[in-house]
Amino acid sequence: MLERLKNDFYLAMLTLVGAMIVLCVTPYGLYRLYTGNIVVGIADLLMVTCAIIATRKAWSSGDTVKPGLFMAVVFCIGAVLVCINLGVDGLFWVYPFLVFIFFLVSPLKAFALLVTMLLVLLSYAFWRPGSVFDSQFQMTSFMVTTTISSVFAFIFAYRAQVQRQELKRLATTDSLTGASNRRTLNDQLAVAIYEFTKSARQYGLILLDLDHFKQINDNHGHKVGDQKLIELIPVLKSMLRSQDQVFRFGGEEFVVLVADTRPADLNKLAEKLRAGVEQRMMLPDGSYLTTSIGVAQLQPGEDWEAWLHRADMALYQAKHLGRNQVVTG
Ligand SMILES: Nc1nc2c(ncn2[C@@H]2O[C@H](COP(=O)(O)OP(=O)(O)OP(=O)(O)O)[C@@H](O)[C@H]2O)c(=O)[nH]1
Repeated sequence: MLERLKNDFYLAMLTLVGAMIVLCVTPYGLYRLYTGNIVVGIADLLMVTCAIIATRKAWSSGDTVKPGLFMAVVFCIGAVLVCINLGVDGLFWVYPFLVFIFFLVSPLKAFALLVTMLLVLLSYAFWRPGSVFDSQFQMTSFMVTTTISSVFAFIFAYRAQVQRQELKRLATTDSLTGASNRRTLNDQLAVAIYEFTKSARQYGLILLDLDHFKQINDNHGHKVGDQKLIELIPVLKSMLRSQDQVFRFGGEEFVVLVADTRPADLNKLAEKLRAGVEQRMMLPDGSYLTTSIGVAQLQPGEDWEAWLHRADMALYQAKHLGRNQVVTG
């Protein structure tokens, strides 16, 4: 549980907001019911119930987008109802709300919801003067301060989102080739094992190692070597389906994780990749790069380390047998 909270920022934020709502709003809701303000009491307790439902849903499904949006919309409606019924006493709740809504949905959605909520409140205040605000001056002050707070919260959330996406990209991709890195491979192999066990989805691994790459560096220079590694990714991807993933395993070694495949199809695909590299990866002297390949279909009861090891052993054999060939493990 702690591991999930540590790794999933949105789940952690949704849980924190849910817990805060339960702890802070429940006593108010009960107090309002006790003092006879039924509408506000019900609105408060409805928000608490929705917070619990959304948090539970996010935990069970792993999806934080829909529960976050649900929570944000419910809180917007609840905030309007509370402000209309309590007047100035309710307005104070808008300030924490316009900060934490940015933890529930994307910055643009949060901003759009806040603007809508403030417009609804403003329209009601014009329709029933004196019901929400004590004076025109108070209404203007409220609208100006909430607008300023919303704009700054939006800028802050937007910058944080861009930085988080960039950090994620840096942590999960290889900087030279743009392919997913080894860390992502470990995660995706674990996902594949989970899906194979749960729903019998078939997976295969294709492990490629470019042949005599040291010679290519020595003969044509490191820059050409780098260029060939970069070129390899689009060449491989052009022969794969969208659900197949390419990872840089290290140096001149790459892994293709193939989903929904049978052993015969996996071997055919590996042979297609081998031939594709040999035909399309030309070196400056007119010769072509080649690659040795080890293939392994995921077997029942196997963990990802054993699966990868089998593909590695097959690759070792392909090298041993003379390179530029496919061996199945
Ligand atoms: N240009 C370039 N070379 C790299 C990179 N990473 C690893 N290499 C080189 O890849 C070469 C791998 O050499 P070896 O492990 O001996 O393998 P090989 O020469 O390909 O021989 P076989 O695998 O046995 O066919 C080394 O010379 C590394 O310096 C990289 O990012 N860029």
